[in-house]
Amino acid sequence: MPAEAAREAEAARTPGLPARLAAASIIGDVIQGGHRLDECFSPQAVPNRLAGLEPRDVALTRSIATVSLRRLGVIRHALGELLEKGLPRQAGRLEYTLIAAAAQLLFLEAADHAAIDLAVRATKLEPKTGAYSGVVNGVLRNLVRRRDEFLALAASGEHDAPPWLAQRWRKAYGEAGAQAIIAMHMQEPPLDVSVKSDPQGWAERLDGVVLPTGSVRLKTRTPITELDGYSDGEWWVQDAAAALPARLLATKPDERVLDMCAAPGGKTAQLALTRAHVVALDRSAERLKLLTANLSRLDLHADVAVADATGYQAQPFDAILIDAPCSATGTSRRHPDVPWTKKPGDIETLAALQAKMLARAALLTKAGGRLVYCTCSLEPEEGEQQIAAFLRRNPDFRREPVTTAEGIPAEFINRDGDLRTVPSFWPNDDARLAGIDGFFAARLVRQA
Ligand SMILES: C[S@@+](CC[C@H](N)C(=O)[O-])C[C@H]1O[C@@H](n2cnc3c(N)ncnc32)[C@H](O)[C@@H]1O
Repeated sequence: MPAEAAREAEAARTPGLPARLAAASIIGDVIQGGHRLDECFSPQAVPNRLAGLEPRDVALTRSIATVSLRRLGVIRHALGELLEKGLPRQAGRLEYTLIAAAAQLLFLEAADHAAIDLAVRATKLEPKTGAYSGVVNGVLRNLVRRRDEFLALAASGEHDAPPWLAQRWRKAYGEAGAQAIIAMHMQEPPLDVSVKSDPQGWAERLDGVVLPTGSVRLKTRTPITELDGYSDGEWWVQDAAAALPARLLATKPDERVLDMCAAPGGKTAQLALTRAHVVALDRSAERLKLLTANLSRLDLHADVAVADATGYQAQPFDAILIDAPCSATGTSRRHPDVPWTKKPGDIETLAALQAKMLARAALLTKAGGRLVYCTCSLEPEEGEQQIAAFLRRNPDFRREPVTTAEGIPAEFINRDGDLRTVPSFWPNDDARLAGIDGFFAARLVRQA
């Protein structure tokens, strides 16, 4: 039997090992390969690390990979202290195997001996790491000995965000504000859904609560496809903050509306529900397939267009939504890979693309028409500063401030009258009900 096949056979024979191997590989795909964590769990993922895994092992893989990335700062710090000579070069997945094992030993309810033994076996299975099984064993045993110390460090929050991002958030939100945001990123977020109608009824049926903005927040962790109303298209998953920008457009039946960055379609669904004629535009044909499937489940309609928004041409629209591609730092609770995979230069590049989209949208907005620009970013360059620059460049546009009369909580409205949420809003003793994604949205109107 060739060596690789023999390794696979051994892995398959050892309970728990396939999940540990998959988790280490996915952590590597994210940290080194720059893949998005949620995409690693998609059936279309390349490489697919989950092929042949039992559903139970997929769930365990997800839990190990998610906690590893959520807690990456303190885990790396602990491993740095324990690896006296640092990580050996050319050691393949060694770092990711150690990260996955450390996540289990510090933050998951895995038995110590199982987590250590499986990490050692995983190390031995791979030719590049085989020589380091003794190191792995020693490091992880020492981690268990010093666990209280590392858990105290984790509780202090000191390593919970990459320093460059923590520094940015301190500048934008102050010391206490940044700390509160980072602390919220350590919590698993609740699942919010937008309902077509009857939020109270759906909250009761789905064991949730109706939030002040009308979204329903679920307490359950049951897979969504198994929940009442999913297959009937009565609701869709959408964070409570993500549900606000489309509302600010207040679209009406028969208006022509452009959703400029539409896929996978959460906001398109909201716009379509108002019976406006919606053009759902996105550069990604793949992601638009998801949008089409989502709208079909919800029995809603939009015209789909695959195009680059920055050069899109059409007759002017009554209303335009730009849910621009962004650093997504406001979604770090849901996507704990975001802080560790973004780089400072990404924000600059994305801000330039957002400015181009705004410029194109300005040309496509009718006189008297509305334009809502939003991002799920905490970075002022992708929000407040972007809009300030747009208004300077486009004197024919003015801001129409967001108001509490529209059902937007006062704490969500900044001094300029724009929407600004941060994850630490809506604190709750019950972690299953706390927080909201970080979002920015501004509503602009073109002079008639
Ligand atoms: C934040 S996501 C949109 C989420 C969507 N509005 C929703 O609510 O489900 C940003 C989208 O912008 C798309 N995108 C990125 N660059 C683009 C471009 N130049 N033109 C059009 N779409 C683009 C991406 O493919 C992605 O689907």
